[in-house]
Amino acid sequence: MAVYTDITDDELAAFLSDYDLGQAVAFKGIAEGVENSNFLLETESGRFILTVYERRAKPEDLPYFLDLLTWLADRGYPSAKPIADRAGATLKTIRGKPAALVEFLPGLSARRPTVAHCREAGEGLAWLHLAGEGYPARRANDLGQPHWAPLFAKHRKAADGLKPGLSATIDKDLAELALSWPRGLPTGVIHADYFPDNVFFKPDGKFAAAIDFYFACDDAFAYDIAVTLNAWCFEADGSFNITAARALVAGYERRRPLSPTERDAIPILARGAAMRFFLTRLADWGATPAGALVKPKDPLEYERKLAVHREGLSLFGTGA
Ligand SMILES: Nc1ncnc2c1ncn2[C@@H]1O[C@H](COP(=O)(O)OP(=O)(O)O)[C@@H](O)[C@H]1O
Ligand SMILES: N[C@@H](CCOP(=O)(O)O)C(=O)O
Repeated sequence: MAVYTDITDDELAAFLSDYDLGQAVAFKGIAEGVENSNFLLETESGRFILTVYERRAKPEDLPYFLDLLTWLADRGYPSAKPIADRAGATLKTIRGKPAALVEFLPGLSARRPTVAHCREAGEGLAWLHLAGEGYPARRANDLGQPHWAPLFAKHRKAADGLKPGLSATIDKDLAELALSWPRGLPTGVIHADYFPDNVFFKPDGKFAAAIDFYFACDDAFAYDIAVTLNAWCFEADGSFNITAARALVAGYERRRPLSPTERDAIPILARGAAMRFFLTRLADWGATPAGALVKPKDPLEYERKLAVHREGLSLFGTGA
């Protein structure tokens, strides 16, 4: 359960007094998520999500995220529009922590994504990449390839604790990724955490919305596809579902066709994307604050994905 901060009725009433939303009629913590505390808030004027920013999100990055959400929503992309207070501010504080109110979005995430979900999710991702075009603010990917080796250096022991000898394997992966990391691919605003829990579907299975833009940054669009393939297209037994992956890319290409260079880069980008999530999960393993009922995510799930990519992925077959 990701609720790191308790909020009293008085604190909530004081927070809401800056808005024209009426009084709270319901307020409860949301179990899902790991990074921030999220609350479902119902007031006399509707339903909202109150997010209290806790962990990785740096306070100086919050305007980038909130302005991006506003930008996307203003362009018709189904993401949660931040709610401004009477003075026009979207970034606020509660209990001395940064916080924001955003629209509540209807929809359900897919607990076991099907091939059809993957196609829809792919299309939703391409839509996001197009809707982000022209967003004027910039944010470098602080979890991009140059940051992996320094991050791993702090957690080598933890890796060997999880699996003896793992640190040597990861060192080799990191060296190979540094040598072969693609440069010059088309870039723009990417989501960077487009996992099944961050994508909502309508009852008919169509893409409804994307949430949780708190890793969004400027990076290669194809890297975002690689993150997504890893998150959506592995089976519970650890095998890669090529049919789901092709559907995801086909859905993406309904809106934004990939160049041959982007297609060729996907296998190495997927290996890097697996490394990125292995590393942050490794860093979180054992570092979860006492009292926060949050179950850290398993780093070894991503180490197994990394092992699949080490063997090389043939996504499009020959001549595709
Ligand atoms: N705008 C929204 N509309 C509806 N539900 C939301 C919205 N934002 C977050 N949620 C709910 O809160 C949960 C956690 O949100 P998320 O942004 O993924 O948190 P975290 O950043 O901690 O991972 C989601 O799984 C979803 O159930
Ligand atoms: N998706 C990341 C963790 C971030 O969690 P989220 O709930 O904010 O998506 C992972 O799986 O490691």
